[in-house]
Amino acid sequence: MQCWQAPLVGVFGQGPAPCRRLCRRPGLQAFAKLKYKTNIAQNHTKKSNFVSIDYDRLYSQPSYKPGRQYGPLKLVQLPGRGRGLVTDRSVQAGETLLLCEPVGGRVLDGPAGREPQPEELAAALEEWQREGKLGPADRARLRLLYEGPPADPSSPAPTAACPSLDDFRKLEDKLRRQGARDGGPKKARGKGFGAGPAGGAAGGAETGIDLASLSAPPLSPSELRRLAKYDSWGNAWGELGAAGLRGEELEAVMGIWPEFSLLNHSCAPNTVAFTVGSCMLVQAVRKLPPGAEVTTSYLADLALAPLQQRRQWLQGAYGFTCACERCQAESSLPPAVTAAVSAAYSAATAPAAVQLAAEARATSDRGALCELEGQLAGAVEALETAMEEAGLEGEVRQWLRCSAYPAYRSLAAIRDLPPPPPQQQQQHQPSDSGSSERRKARLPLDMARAAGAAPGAAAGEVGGVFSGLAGWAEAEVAAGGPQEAVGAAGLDAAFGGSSGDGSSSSSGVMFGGGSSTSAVQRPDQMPYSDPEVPADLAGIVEAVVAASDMHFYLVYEAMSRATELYGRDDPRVTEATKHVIRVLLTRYGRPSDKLLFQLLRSRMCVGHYLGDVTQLPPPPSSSAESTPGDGGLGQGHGALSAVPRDAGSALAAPLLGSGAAAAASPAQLRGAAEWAAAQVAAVEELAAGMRADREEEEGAGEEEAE
Ligand SMILES: C[S@@+](CC[C@H](N)C(=O)[O-])C[C@H]1O[C@@H](n2cnc3c(N)ncnc32)[C@H](O)[C@@H]1O
Repeated sequence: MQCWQAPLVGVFGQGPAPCRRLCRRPGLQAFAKLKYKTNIAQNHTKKSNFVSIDYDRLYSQPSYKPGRQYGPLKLVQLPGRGRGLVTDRSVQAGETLLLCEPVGGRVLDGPAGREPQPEELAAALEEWQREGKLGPADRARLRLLYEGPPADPSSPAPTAACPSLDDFRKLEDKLRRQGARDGGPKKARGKGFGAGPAGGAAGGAETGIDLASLSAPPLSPSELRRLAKYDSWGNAWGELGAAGLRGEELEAVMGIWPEFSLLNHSCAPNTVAFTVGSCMLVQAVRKLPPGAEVTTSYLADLALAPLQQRRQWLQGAYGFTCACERCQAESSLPPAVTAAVSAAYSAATAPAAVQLAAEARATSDRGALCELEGQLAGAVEALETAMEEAGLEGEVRQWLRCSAYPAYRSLAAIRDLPPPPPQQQQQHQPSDSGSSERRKARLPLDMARAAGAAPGAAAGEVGGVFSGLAGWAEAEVAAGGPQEAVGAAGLDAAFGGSSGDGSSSSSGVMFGGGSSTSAVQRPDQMPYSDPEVPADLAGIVEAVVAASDMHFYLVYEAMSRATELYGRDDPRVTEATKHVIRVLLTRYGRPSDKLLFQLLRSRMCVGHYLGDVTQLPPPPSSSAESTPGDGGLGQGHGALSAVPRDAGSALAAPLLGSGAAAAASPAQLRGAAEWAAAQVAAVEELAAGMRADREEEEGAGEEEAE
């Protein structure tokens, strides 16, 4: 399986992939009142009929081991897809569906940014088995997993029977009991405890599983290879928020989490999965009715690619033709729409476009990209028109935009670069469009505003956060150098540290006046950047990679830009802030507010640009360190600094992504975080209310189930 994380993740095994909503919106007054009703410290332990997790400890203490936890799920046979997990009551967005442990209690780790390969995992599994680190229950669990199509296609697929999800949780006990009944000592007997007489009658009768045959013999190298190919999951980065809080380095991980391996694929999945230490959490990203199949995406970057590319890859890697809702919708489109999706995708990912962008990004030369910009704008416009003419709406439109996402994203990235000098603009005018019209071709939704309508910008220009901060960074240098001015200590202060008002004393630049009602003041020379650009991109990716790192960084950037542009008390900033909180609560479940903010801070240490993740360099001086274990920025920086700064996402690579981020100086990246820091007070207030609201909804869901 492949999973998405930021920048993009690995996988259920297949090597690098070519790789909603919590709602009910009370007014602000209600949020403020609710804050007192929901003192978080009391609420961070989720105890329901299903899971009992202390989220605060999970995200901050490596010693905390909550064990296997299953939400309201059952394992069933599904037509054409083998087994799968379905809900047995309604589920809210942000509910934990699974908390799994990897087989052998261990994962294969590696340098962050480099995805381990399934063959490496297979070799590691062999070694663990040789060294006795895969116990009988581990082997039994592995034997319950899908092992790929049969060598002889006429024989049925060798999917082991598994009558209940609980068999995964209780295997240790069952094996131990069976061992006892068979008269052997409770500890390892012969081939391992649990290895009863052939047929394992007692265990078999009780569980439906032939325990002896499942657990006794070691798995062969070819079995381990198949399991690593079909059932593993990997992530090139680890958890960008929790790693710092837990005092862990960011590392690539790969392993097999048996219960998670029971999830089937969808190109528009309803969960997000990520690892914290070696545990894997699976969170619902939208409301699910009882009986809904719980799905994950096996695609990484290709989640944002057209139907044909997705199907081809899934067929090659896993041997099935995806027929999820998104695929079905995309396979029955009018030909004009299919052609427009494919043209937009190709315009952004064609080798010539990629090369051009690579050359231009070295110099932030937007002039060299005028023609490409025209092509992308034309392609996006054509797709929007085709969808309009075909009468497509809502979810389907968003899915199609996802399928052509590289075009939307690249266009936004180009328009965030400083505009070329007028002379160059003329030189590079797209020949076919003639046109400012074409150059200004509107992005859908409100992205159009980015193309020149935002107040204060010269027509046709969009100043990005990073390009926009350039002037400010220059001022910083003049005032004593960016390092001094925007070190992590400065950020700590911005988060309510010494100054408490978000101002950066060393730079002399005000980021949010002394009172909570004052608007953010910006240096004169700083252009604004349009918050709608990342907000609209977030709206697109939410349809297929909700609560992923990419989604988070887009909503976060929208909040950051809105704060910069409107001042923190503006209602638009409130909305953007709520969006950030929703994404965090969906991803992280139910940590206390304090922990939630620490996770937010920790994430803010990571450089990002339009959803592409890059890395900030380490803090420049010792003054930037924060107290170990406090989850502060110093620690986060320390952990993150191990990762090469240029290690952007695979998706970014095609066009501008990591290049644009790399073009931003450390001061600019930190500066962007600092703007957002002005939001923390507002975040705190809003989060409490939203959490209360959600708890009410969850409570109602559980009552309904009972
Ligand atoms: C990790 S396993 C998932 C659990 C599996 N269904 C089982 O019975 O154990 C991956 C395999 O499940 C099947 N599968 C997953 N998603 C599917 C889908 N959307 N349509 C058809 N088959 C699917 C494919 O055979 C794939 O190789």
